[in-house]
Amino acid sequence: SETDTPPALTDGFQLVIDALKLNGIENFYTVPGIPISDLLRMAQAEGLRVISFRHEQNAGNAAAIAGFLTKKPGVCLTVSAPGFLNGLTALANATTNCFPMILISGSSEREIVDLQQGDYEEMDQLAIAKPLCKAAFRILHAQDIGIGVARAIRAAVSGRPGGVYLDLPAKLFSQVLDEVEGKKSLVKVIDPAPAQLPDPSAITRALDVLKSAKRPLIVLGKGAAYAQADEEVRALVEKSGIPFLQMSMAKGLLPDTHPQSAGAARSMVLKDADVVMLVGARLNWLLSHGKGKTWGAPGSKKFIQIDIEPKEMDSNVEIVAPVVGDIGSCMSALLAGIDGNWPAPPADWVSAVSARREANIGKMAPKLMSNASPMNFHGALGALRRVVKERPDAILVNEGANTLDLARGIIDMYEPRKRLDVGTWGVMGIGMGYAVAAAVETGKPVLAIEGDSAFGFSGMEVETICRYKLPICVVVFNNSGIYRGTDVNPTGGSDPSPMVFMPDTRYDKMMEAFGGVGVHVTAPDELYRAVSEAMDSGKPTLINAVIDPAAGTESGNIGSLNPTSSVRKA
Ligand SMILES: Cc1ncc(Cn2c(C)c(CCOP(=O)(O)OP(=O)(O)O)sc2=O)c(N)n1
Ligand SMILES: [Mg+2]
Repeated sequence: SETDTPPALTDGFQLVIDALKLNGIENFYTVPGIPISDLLRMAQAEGLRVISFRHEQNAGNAAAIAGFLTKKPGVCLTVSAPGFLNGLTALANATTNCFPMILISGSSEREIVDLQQGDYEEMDQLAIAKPLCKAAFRILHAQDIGIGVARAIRAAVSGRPGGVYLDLPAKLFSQVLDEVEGKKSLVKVIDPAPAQLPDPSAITRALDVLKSAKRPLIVLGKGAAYAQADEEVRALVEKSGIPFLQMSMAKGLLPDTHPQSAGAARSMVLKDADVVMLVGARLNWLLSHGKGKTWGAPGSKKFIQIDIEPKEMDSNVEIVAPVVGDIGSCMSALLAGIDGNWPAPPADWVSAVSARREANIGKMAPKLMSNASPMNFHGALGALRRVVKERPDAILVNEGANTLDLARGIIDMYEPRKRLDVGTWGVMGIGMGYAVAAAVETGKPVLAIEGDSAFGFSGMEVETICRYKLPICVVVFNNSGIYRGTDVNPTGGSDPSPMVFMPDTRYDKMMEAFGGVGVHVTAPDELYRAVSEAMDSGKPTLINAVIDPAAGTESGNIGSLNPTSSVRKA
């Protein structure tokens, strides 16, 4: 009779899935294995999309960029120890780039780890993760899964976003709980990323400094892109009339072809501006730390900085007008202060910037028309620039050295969050993970422009791309090596050193091996046609674009960062 019907039960497996689904998580990026395989099977049965990769680093990178694109934490799940370690580079990269991501790893039981009794894949993962991420938590009891997942979500997306580690010992999953109790333990996070309004006096101070400028400049960083306050950002730039620079992953917040864009006059505006307003952009190595010859005479600049992280202020140079808050709230507050009688920036400055921009674009134009074969970087990028102009909603992924540095300046972006690249850390290997998540999260076609060495870090995921039939077109700039690949071979012989020279490679055959479309091209017009066809078909495609090995330079634009010996010639 109904009196002896046992109470319905739930367990750790179910509660982890319920907690994540309750908070809008729809996709898992993972490599299955002990102790998470059954969790993944149950997640699929519950309608979550589980994308399984060939290496956890790529699954982690996918989760990180999913976070950047959606403002919800991307979730990567791994097995313990080696699987967890493989995910760490992506967790650290997410934290460095301020992408919200949660790395969930199975782990060994505490009592065994703490006595170091030699469990299968034993490791003190929580301790190892802590220094590499924004926050790290471990859950031991099933009734804590709801609050633990809530803590991880809020830590990932609130304030400055970042990577969070969530440690789930194997025994947690099979713990049983009364179903009603279980449901009550779940937490739907309220307002996980609360708006952080700026102090009105900070806004007034910033506007006074901006108004005083003779040569103002606005620098938009990827924090401004992440904020999805696109209208407010655009309105501030256009209402102020101030020239703007967009950092790599901020490109497209306003079109690179915008009349106020100073992208093609970067060196001039950094050197000559007298007031610089940083919006979600950190004064790190990518902006030469705000000092040195890039920035003209020492002390010639006043910096206004808008950032959600108070500790970012004065990181490298004095900030005369710090504005702490989320980008959207700060933009709205600034706009409210830019009333009808806002003085347009001095016409001589605006026209000097436009003149320099147009001159530099004019100088570059003929190089982009090159139809030379074998191709040089400019000719190949000229063809891809045309594709992106015709297909502004496609998402561009980019890594390499010359392939990255030249593409950044040559390929204009027209819409926000469409350019995904190596970001703050300059890390190689993000390519295929980012491409998979961009396709999964947005459903848009993806164009991944890869240096041949950079592609090698995540190239095995070509099989993942084919297995999930994703609309990704990978263009490998095949200049036969890392950088120029032309180092002299120290052991003699005519071929350059195999340390950097990778001749006779046909990456297109890799894609064919897994059922995708492989194309081999040696001229820009062939490249243009092949990419256009791939974007139309939506089929996984890899184009092996032959680039002259003598083209380009060592390490692209950052060769100067290489230490040099004063006693020996390398
Ligand atoms: C994880 C990792 N390993 C190594 C590097 C060093 N590195 C490496 C190995 C690059 C590859 C350059 O070769 P490429 O073929 O991708 O580019 P080109 O377009 O210059 O040929 S770029 C660069 O900074 C890195 N940034 N990140
Ligand atoms: Mg190369």
